Parts: sequence; structure tokens; C-alpha cells
Amino acid sequence: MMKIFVPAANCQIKEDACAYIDQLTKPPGSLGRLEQFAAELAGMTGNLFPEVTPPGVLVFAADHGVVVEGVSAYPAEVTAQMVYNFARGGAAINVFSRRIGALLEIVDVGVAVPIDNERVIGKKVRRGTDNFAKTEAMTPAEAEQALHVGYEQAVSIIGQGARTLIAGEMGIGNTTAASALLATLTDEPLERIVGKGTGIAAERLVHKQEVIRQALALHRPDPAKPLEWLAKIGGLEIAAMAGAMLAAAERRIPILLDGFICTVAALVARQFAPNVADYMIAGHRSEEPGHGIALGLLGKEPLIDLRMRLGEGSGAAVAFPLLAAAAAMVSEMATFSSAGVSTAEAKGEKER
Ligand SMILES: O=C(O)c1ccc[n+]([C@@H]2O[C@H](COP(=O)([O-])O)[C@@H](O)[C@H]2O)c1
Ligand SMILES: Cc1cc2nc[nH]c2cc1C
Repeated sequence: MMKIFVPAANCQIKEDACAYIDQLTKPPGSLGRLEQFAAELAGMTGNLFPEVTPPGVLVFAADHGVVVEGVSAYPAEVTAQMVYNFARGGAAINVFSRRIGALLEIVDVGVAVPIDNERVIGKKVRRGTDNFAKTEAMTPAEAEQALHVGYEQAVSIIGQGARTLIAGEMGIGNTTAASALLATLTDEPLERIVGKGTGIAAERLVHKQEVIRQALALHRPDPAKPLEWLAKIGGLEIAAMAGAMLAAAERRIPILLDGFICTVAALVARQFAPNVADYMIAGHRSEEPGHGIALGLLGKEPLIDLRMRLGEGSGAAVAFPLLAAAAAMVSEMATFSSAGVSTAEAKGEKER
């Protein structure tokens, strides 16, 4: 396993940021959770005036052998078809990335068919996973390789100037893998974790739960051994997202989380380095029911809830302007003293 060192966020700078934010020309606390996020960004970056722009969006694509069990509403070939759509700029994440001025890279970490396109970074570890209902999805060495691909891509996009990481994914069948991983971290029943993903009907949802239940009984995966855990029931893009998050946190770069699969990848990253969670802000709440459970395990409240359930990093990209507003508030607002504005009268009005 590669050596990863993730420092804890800097509590002192976070406290200093809170004190400074109280001096800005507004009643203390009046910018609500934006103030909290600004202080967290200061603690993450070690900078009282954190910069989050430009964001770097990495979309990792991979296929899932478990799709043969009939757990998705779409055929597996959609993964590759969407990769070409990303390359042409026609997917939701392309649109939203352009809106927020993001650097965007598409990475093939395990699409089942060859991808030949100059706009797609070819880092295929293998042609999709095996069907984890029957056998291990991949080997621990392959899981580690996929983690490494994500790590290296994050190092690269940060090197190009990205100041926030958004990890996105594309992989037909990946809500089944993400649900299986999440189920091993909580006592919540599968009925509360497993959702309709791309939009399966009610009968198929019951079948999807059963496939996961049997896979968990077959493999008995142990999250305390994260590479084996990922190898048994994970996915190549999930491993890559976790690796990307580890690289970002190591470099004190804030991570804006997307939906269900991304947040499960965040929980995977935390199994490798607990401090990585210090660098995460939840972008949105997905419609997938397990997402609320995953966010609860991470202790994060999402910025927005627009009933999205697309993936690709789309929810994080849509939420990003709120994070940018929080950061700009600190660097651009005047203070009471610089603007000559009177503070509250001393009678306890300052108490929140
Ligand atoms: O991000 C989410 O919360 C989310 C929720 C449901 C589906 N998705 C996307 O849909 C695909 C997985 O759905 P499924 O039904 O094939 O498992 C995958 O490409 C994800 O990006 C994403
Ligand atoms: C069309 C389509 C686009 C997606 N983007 C992420 N997951 C997806 C799943 C489908 C089916």
C-alpha cells in the first residue's frame, strides 16, 4: 500500500477564522452556515482567506460485472456511451463544469470496452469488475491500482491549479456496489440503504436487495481491511474516487462531495486515513436513500437538496457556487473597523 499522510485540519486557524468572520460587516452569525463553511475551509487549507476556485472535476468511469444480475435500469454499454458523451462535452457535468469554470477530466479506470478518444485519460485497470454476486469483483492488487489511478489524477489536476476537488463517477451498476459497501459499515437494514439507482421498478428493487444480501453472505467483507473490502464488493471508479480524495486531503485541498456513490467513496477513503473526512464538505443530498445514511456516518450536512440522483459530480458542481460565496465573503467583505460601521451595543446583543 502506498504511504499516505493526511494531516488533521488546523483548529487554530479555524478558530481565528470564526473570530475574523465575526468582525465582518454583518450581525454575527447572520450568514448562517456560510460562516461555518468559510471557517471549515480555513481549517482545511490552513489559510484564513481560503481560495476554492478553480475547482477540479475528475469523472472516473468503470463497469460492474454485477449488472448481469439485472440490478440497473440501463444496459452496461451506457457507461462507455456516456464516456464519449463526456468527451464531446454534452453531459450534465460538462455543462455545470463550464458554468463554474472548472477543470474537468474524464478518466477510464475500468470501462468494459476499449475507449479510444484523446479527451479521455486511459488508465484502465481492467475491463470492468467481475460479478460480485458470484465471485470477488477484483483482486486487492487491482483495487490498489485503481486507488492509485485516482490519487495520481488528483495530484495532476491540483498541479494544474485546482483548489477544490470534485470527484464524480459514471458506472452502470455502481449503486449496487456502493450499497453493498455501505451495508458493511452500518446496522441499517438493506431496505433503507438500497434504492432505485437509475430508476428500477419496485420488483427489481427487491431483487437488487436480495443480490446484495447474498453477496454479503458469500464474501463477509471486512471494512477494517479496506483493500480486500473494495476487492470483494467494490468498484474500480469507487476506489479511484477514494484515492483522489486521499491525494486532495494530503495537500489540504477541500473536497466537495457529490451524491451516493461519491459519499460511499468518501467512507472508503476514511478507512485508509481517518483525517480525510476533515477536508470534506457535502455538496448535495441525493435521492438515493442510502445517501442520507452515508452522510450521517460522515457527520456531514449537505449544502443543497434538489432531488438530484445523476452522479458524474453534477450535484457537487451545482452546489459549488455556494462554497465559492463562503470563501469570497471572507476575502472580500469589509470589517466593522475598516468600513467605520458601529458594532452592536454592549448588552448581550452579540450573543447568538
Ligand atoms: O450520485 C448519485 O446519488 C446517483 C444515484 C443514482 C444513480 N447514479 C448514477 O447512475 C449510475 C448507477 O445507477 P445504477 O442504477 O446503474 O446502479 C451511475 O452512473 C451513477 O453515476 C448516481
Ligand atoms: C444516461 C445516463 C447518464 C448518467 N450519468 C451518470 N449516470 C448515468 C446513467 C445514465 C443511464
